[in-house]
Amino acid sequence: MAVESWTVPTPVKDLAALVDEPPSRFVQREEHRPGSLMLAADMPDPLPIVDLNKLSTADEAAKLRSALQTWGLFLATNHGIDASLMEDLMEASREFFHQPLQERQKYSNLREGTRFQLEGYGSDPVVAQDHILDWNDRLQLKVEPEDERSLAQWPKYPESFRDLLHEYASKTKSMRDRILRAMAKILELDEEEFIKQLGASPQAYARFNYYPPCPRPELVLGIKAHSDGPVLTVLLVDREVGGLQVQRENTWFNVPFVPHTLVINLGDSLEIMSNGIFKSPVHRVVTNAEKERISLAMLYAVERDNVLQPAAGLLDEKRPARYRRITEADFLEGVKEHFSKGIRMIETLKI
Ligand SMILES: O=C(O)CCC(=O)C(=O)O
Ligand SMILES: [Fe+2]
Repeated sequence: MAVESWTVPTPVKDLAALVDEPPSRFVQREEHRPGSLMLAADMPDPLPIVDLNKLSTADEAAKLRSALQTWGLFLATNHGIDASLMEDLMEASREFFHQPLQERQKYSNLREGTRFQLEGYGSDPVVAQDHILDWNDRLQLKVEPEDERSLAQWPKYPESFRDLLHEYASKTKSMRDRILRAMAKILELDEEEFIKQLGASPQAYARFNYYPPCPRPELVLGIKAHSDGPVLTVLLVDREVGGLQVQRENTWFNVPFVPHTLVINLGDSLEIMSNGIFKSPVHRVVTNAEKERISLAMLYAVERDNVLQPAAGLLDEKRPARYRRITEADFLEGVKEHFSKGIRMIETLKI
C-alpha cells in the first residue's frame, strides 16, 4: 500500500553536498546519537565466521547455533559466490549512485510526486512532521518471485547492473536455502521445515544502501536502530568503510568487515518461526565525515499470504508459543508503520 509523504525529500547525497550541518530533521535525540564513534566496543569474542561448506559437521553446526542464539548474526565464508561478482556488483551500484540526480530520479520511489512505494530509488517517506530521517538513500528492487520483477525499475546504467544483480540474486537464494536447512537441523526439525514455511512463492528484495559522508556524524544515524522484519538478510558490506553496529545487552558493537565474507542477519520472522530460540538482532549504521559507504541487503521473506508462527515441532505443554500468529501481509504493514517510530513490530506479538 502506498504511504502519503509529507514532503518530497531530496536524496541525502544531494543535500549533503549543500550543507555544513545536517538539517534538524536528521538530528537524532540525544539518547539515540552514536556518541563518540570510538565508544562503540569491538566484539568481546570474535563474531563467528561460519564455513558454509562445513555446515554438516558438528563443529560448524555448534558455531552456527551459538551465533544464532547470541548475536543473531554471523559472517559466512565459502558461500560459493565469486569475489569478482561481489566486487563488480558493488562497483555497478556505486556507479548508479554517482549519476546526476536527474538520472537517479528516473527510478524514484515516489509516484505522482508524493506517494511512496517500496520499490525504487530515494529516501524513506516522511510520514510525520517529527519523524527523524536516516542519513542514507536507497535503491530497493523486488527480486523474488522472479516473475514479479518490475524490470522498468531496474537501472539501465551501468549496463552490467541487471545481469550482475540477476546472477548474484540466484546465488544468494540458494544460500538462503542452505542456511535455512542448517537452522532447522540444529533445532532437530525436519530439514525442510523453514523452507516449507516460506511458501510456494516467497518474496525477496534487494536493498542497495548509500551513505554519503556526513559533516557531523555524531548527530545522525545512517539507519536508525531496527531489526529486519523478514526471515533472513544476506548483507554485502562495503569492503573499506565500516559503520554497521549490533546491539547486545545495551552495548553497541562494531561488526567487523572482512572482504568477501557475507554478513548473515537473522530476521524477526525467523525469530518467530524458531519460537524465540534464535534472536533477530537490533542493529544500526553510523556514518563518518570522510567516506561514503555502500551496502547491499538481500532480504528474504515468506510468501505474502502465509501465516508467521512458531514451528509446531518446537511447541509442547512446557514450551508454549511465545508469539501471536500473524499473516505476512499484516506483519509487513506493521513493520513499516512501527519503523519510523523506532518500535520493533515483533515486540507487539510477544505473548
Ligand atoms: O548498511 C548496512 O550495513 C546495514 C543495512 C541494514 O541494516 C538494512 O538495510 O536493513
Ligand atoms: Fe537491517
